[in-house]
Amino acid sequence: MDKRLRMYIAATAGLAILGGAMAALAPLALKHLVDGAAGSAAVSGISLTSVMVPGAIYIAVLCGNRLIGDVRPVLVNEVEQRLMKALRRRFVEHVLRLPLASLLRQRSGELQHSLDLGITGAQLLLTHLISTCVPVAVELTVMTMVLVQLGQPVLIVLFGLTAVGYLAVFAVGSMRITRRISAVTDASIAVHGQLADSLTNVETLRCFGAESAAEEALTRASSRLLGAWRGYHRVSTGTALCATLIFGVSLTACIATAAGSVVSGSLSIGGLVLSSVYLLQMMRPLEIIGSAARDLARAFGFVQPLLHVLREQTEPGHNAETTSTPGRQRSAPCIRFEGLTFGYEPGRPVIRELDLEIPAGSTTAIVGPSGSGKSSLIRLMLRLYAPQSGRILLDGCPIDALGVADLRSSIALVPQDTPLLHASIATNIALGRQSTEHADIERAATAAQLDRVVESLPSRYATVVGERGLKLSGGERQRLAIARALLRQSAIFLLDEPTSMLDSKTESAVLQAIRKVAANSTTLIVAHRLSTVMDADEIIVLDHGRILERGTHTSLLAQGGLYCQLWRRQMDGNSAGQEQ
Ligand SMILES: Nc1ncnc2c1ncn2[C@@H]1O[C@H](COP(=O)(O)OP(=O)(O)OP(=O)(O)O)[C@@H](O)[C@H]1O
Repeated sequence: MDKRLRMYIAATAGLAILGGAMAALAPLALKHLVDGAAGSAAVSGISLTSVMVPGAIYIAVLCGNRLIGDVRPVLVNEVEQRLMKALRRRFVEHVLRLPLASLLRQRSGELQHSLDLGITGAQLLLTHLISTCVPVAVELTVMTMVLVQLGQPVLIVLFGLTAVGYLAVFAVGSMRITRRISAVTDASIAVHGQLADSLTNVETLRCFGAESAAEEALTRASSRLLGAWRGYHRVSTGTALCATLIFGVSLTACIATAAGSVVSGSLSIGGLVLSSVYLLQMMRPLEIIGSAARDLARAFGFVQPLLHVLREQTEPGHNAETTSTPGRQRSAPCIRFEGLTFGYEPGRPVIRELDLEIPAGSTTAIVGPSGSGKSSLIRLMLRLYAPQSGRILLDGCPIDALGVADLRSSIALVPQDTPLLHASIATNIALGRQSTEHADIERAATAAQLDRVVESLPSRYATVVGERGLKLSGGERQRLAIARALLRQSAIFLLDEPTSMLDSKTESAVLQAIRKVAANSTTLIVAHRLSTVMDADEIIVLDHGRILERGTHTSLLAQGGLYCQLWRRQMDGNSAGQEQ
């Protein structure tokens, strides 16, 4: 928590305490005013001093309290906004470091709504704690002290009973509300998840005529939310009705007791006024505490999904152990996979006891049928997932011993899918590099054959590519991803079908550029189009997570195995395409 925030919190709490004390002291000043006026009038006409002093104090206390009421929201808002800013940052920091497996369990709309609800909840908590609970607690304490001084034990007992009755009703109500509100938050998160899912897939839904299915799913989720809110309001109104009942009974009992005391002479008229005002004034903070209890219960429910996300373990390698990292890998390392076994789900291995060594500075291609585990190997290299057994070593050092940030900064990746940030082309190319000259960005774009596309756009490198880069074609997005990787000039290149969306002319130009930049790096390239990888130093044929064949293009063709079959099929396909 920064120093200024602590200062604002202290100032806000100070004002809250002062406001509470003033609210409680105002009726006491009124009592002295009334008693002063009544006493003076009875003796020899109204004395100015006995009326003016308590009158002036009464007015000053009331005005002071109003003034505090005017200033306090400004401070509360400042505290709120600063805390929300810190909360948003903490959330994003945390979510960006969560393991992919836990992120994939929920829709992004759900995650985002957890933050929204959490912020609303935190705001409610803060507002009530600072603006309600503190001043009201002070007010009630001061009022109790004054009542004790007034020497009216029956009234004190009655006030006490009223307070206990109120608090009991609100305590039970809050517990029931907490349960209802968790149903509301679950339903609300589901609505937002469904909504975000539909909005991000507008094109698919439209193309498949599935708009009504999405609408119905949203309507179902919204109906559940409506039902959950109804449940909440039923409990909330029930609590409020019980409180009103207690209010009526207490008011009657108090006024009757105070009136009886005046008749018997044990209480002055001022005392009667004071106890009536106090009674009403005591009900008000109790009412406030009641509605605060309802809101606090709601707020606790709202912050639960956010706390749940924040409690999830981030991927290892971001925290303490990163201090011992050897730093960014500068020269091309030798990569070793040792007895690597991995599966996304228990009992369903995707990589099975894989042993592989990729010499420093060499290019190794991974080919094989769809689903054989090629991209999973790349994800393991990036530590997006952890293997169940075995390990990956860079120059003999297990990647688990490296800080995640250092490991990833040593890698230039071209992923299979290239969703881009809703930002400019230049920003997307320079992603992850703090200070990049514009000339370097242009050079990388030219090498990736993206320059002509960029030149044709009205805002050139400043063109915003739309959400997930959808304003660019698939091939353009892929070239942008290649430009980004080329700009990184890392010790390791991981290329997952980097040219699958390019025509053969652009593909060969791009591959040439990659070869040039990656000449001194260790490269792992995954490809379906075998012509892309025929020049690799070694080709690994993966099948069901195991190495089936390995060798150079020529030796694999000579073996006449799966690689040879795949190659023939592709060649036949190419010549059939050309004949057509
Ligand atoms: N996040 C995930 N959760 C569960 N299973 C997954 C996940 N990602 C991939 N898989 C499964 O793991 C297996 C291997 O996937 P992988 O992406 O490594 O295959 P691949 O060889 O790269 O396939 P392709 O050539 O089609 O890209 C597949 O059966 C796939 O369904």
